[in-house]
Amino acid sequence: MVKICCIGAGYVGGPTMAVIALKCPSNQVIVVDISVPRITAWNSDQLPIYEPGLEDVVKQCRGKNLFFSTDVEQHVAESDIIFVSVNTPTKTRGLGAGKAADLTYWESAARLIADVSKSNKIVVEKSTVPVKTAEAIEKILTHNSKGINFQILSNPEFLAEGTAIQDLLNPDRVLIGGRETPEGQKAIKVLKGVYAQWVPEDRIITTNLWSAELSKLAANAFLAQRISSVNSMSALCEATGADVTQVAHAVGKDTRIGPRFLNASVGFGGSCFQKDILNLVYICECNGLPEVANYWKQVIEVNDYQKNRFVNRVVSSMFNTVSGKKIAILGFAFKKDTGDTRETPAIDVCKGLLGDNAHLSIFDPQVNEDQIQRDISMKKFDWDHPRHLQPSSPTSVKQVSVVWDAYEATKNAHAVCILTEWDEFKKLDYQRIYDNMQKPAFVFDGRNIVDVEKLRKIGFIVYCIGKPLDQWLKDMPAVA
Ligand SMILES: NC(=O)C1=CN([C@@H]2O[C@H](COP(=O)(O)OP(=O)(O)OC[C@H]3O[C@@H](n4cnc5c(N)ncnc54)[C@H](O)[C@@H]3O)[C@@H](O)[C@H]2O)C=CC1
Ligand SMILES: O=C(O)[C@H]1O[C@H](OP(=O)(O)OP(=O)(O)OC[C@H]2O[C@@H](n3ccc(=O)[nH]c3=O)[C@H](O)[C@@H]2O)[C@H](O)[C@@H](O)[C@@H]1O
Repeated sequence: MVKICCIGAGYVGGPTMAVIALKCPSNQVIVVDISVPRITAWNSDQLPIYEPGLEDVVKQCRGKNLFFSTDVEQHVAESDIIFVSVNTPTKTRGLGAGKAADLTYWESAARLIADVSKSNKIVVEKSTVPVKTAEAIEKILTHNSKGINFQILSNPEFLAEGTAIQDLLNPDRVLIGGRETPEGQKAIKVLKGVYAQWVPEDRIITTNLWSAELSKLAANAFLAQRISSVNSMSALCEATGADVTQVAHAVGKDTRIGPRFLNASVGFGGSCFQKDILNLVYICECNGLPEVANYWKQVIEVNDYQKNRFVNRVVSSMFNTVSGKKIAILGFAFKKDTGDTRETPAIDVCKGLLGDNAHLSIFDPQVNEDQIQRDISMKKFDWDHPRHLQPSSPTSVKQVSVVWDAYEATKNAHAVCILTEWDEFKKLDYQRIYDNMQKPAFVFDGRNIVDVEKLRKIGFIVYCIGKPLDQWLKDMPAVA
């Protein structure tokens, strides 16, 4: 029996190990973390993350071949394969601050593995890391190795939040990179054997270490680039009367381009796109490739532009001021079906509106008040550090109230901003919302989910990303 341990019980470590446990009943899988509250939650009925289907999988395996523990040292020492799925946020200070990946958590995990190991181990990079990280990790491990053989593999994760379980059960591909030595190839074979229990062999790709590490950064950069591309078109659509949904549909019909991941939005969020592209930019700069660095930097800049453009549109439409006005924010998570708020565009939009002195009433079905207040009052890049390592008790923002119902949020509001595409926002009684709002009543749909014609008939002034503007908005152009 191969004993598997995963360091880091987060959005990746938890669901990934739960699915491995489900599909490999003869393997013992232990997920360890330094965060006591996180492990306590994994062992309770209230899992620490919201992810459709996750609870079922955990309930099927927990206590049988899936365990969650804070005893990092013991389980690392006893395991054959150690996945490292700790967070790799953007550095907030020192060399490369604001761009480079912070490998503090990774390094401390590697040092711990080196310190406690008494038998040979396969160490798997599950976290997203800069290219060549495996080389640095090898140095840390072998420095203290006492004759123990460590094989490092890169096995980046491609799941998306909100669909993690489906993505894990039926992945487009599993990527495993290793050393091109006989020992490296043997380690690849062992890990391949784990995935082969449910993933068809032709979807398990093996490469050298550096290709695997770089492919992860490249995949996220390509995905984010699609969103910035369609979002840049959305601005041009608004200026010309074209409709971005029609343009994306027509463009995506070309099989070389494809229809998926072309939804214009208020901007992409999430813990990875921005940080991984910044990391890629930094790696390019360090390798003397400024043109390549600038090319990818534009993907982030267009994303920032899109968020600013949305705020400007709100303010300019409402007579150039939102000071003292109540604005309802529907949705705070970075996408639907998750409670994760890391790098959500809602943070920048809310901060932009607060900068113009608005009063915000926020509702998200999966995000609580404490989280929203922390997000709005924290500095950029602090968001992606584990909760227990974030700055303690940031002061709450008085002009922000968090409510547990969309109707409450919109009562007496001057405007509604939809920032997450939760399905329930499509089904709201907009007539009831309109009746209880100040007039003129505005809807700014940052996710293009409302039935625009229906809302206009009710009496709303409606703005959607990249759609033909109604007369009111044409008369009040937004200044970029
Ligand atoms: N969130 C996502 O959808 C995806 C994330 N990734 C990558 O996976 C990695 C992990 O991401 P998340 O799971 O979202 O992060 P997370 O922040 O949810 O989880 C990381 C966990 O590692 C723990 N940790 C940190 N240092 C530790 C140590 N020395 N020993 C034990 N535990 C430690 C933290 O307490 C935390 O619970 C990152 O590199 C990320 O880029 C990759 C694909 C998808
Ligand atoms: O490395 C990672 O962390 C992961 O990053 C993304 O997954 P995730 O961030 O969870 O979610 P996505 O579905 O990619 O959405 C990211 C952001 O883009 C936005 N988006 C997505 C698609 C789209 O067409 N338009 C759009 O604005 C979403 O609303 C969200 O804010 C990738 O999709 C995963 O493959 C990758 O493993």
